[in-house]
Amino acid sequence: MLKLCGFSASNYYNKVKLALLEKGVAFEEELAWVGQTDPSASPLGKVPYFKTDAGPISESTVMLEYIEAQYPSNALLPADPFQAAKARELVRYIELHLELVARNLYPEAFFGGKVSDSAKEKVGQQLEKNVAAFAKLARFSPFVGGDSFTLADCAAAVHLPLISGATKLIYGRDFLADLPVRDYLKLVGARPTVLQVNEDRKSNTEVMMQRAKAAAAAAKAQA
Ligand SMILES: N[C@@H](CCC(=O)N[C@@H](CS)C(=O)NCC(=O)O)C(=O)O
Repeated sequence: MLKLCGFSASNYYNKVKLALLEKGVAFEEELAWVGQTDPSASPLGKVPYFKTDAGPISESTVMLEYIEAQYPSNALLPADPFQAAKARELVRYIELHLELVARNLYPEAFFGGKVSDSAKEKVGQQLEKNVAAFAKLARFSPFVGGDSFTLADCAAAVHLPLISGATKLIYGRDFLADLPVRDYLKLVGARPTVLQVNEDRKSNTEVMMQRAKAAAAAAKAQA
């Protein structure tokens, strides 16, 4: 059976898990923390990755494309090529231009680390510009790309809360506040699939934090 490898606190893992749940694809989860991944399956050591009967696949967006092609039922991309491209465009904007930029803030926002003032300034400027661009593409009517739930919603549901949270914590202001993101997250958050992903995320995040505390204590004891 298809195995989704990684851990449920990861937003990229959850994007793929949400797509699998929405499509009703049978899969197993294999726990793999960062540092404990299979290098033959994920050469960069990132999660998530798949183990399929044909071999492994890494990179979450490629994994989404794989499941759409391999399991066409309950499609998460419109049949019309233009509309499908628009959904993919949103996935790319959310990940490359929002999440990957905001990710520079996570060490301080979520993990007790420090981000330099110059990095915060640079990230802030980049995010302002990218959020304005995203706002031109996103519809929120009611789903992020229009009237149907697509792969873009799998990305939006897991990444947008982190972008809001990180900017609120670092700059004292949610950079997505001018968009109807809260109502949108309420709407998608009521889906049984999103409820499941969020429940698993919360319990796995607790385990991840306990592991980080134990590792810090062990390092201190050794010093
Ligand atoms: N481009 C990758 C990003 C995945 C990613 O950054 N995952 C994080 C966890 S949320 C990770 O594995 N970080 C460890 C690392 O980068 O070494 C994808 O889309 O799958």
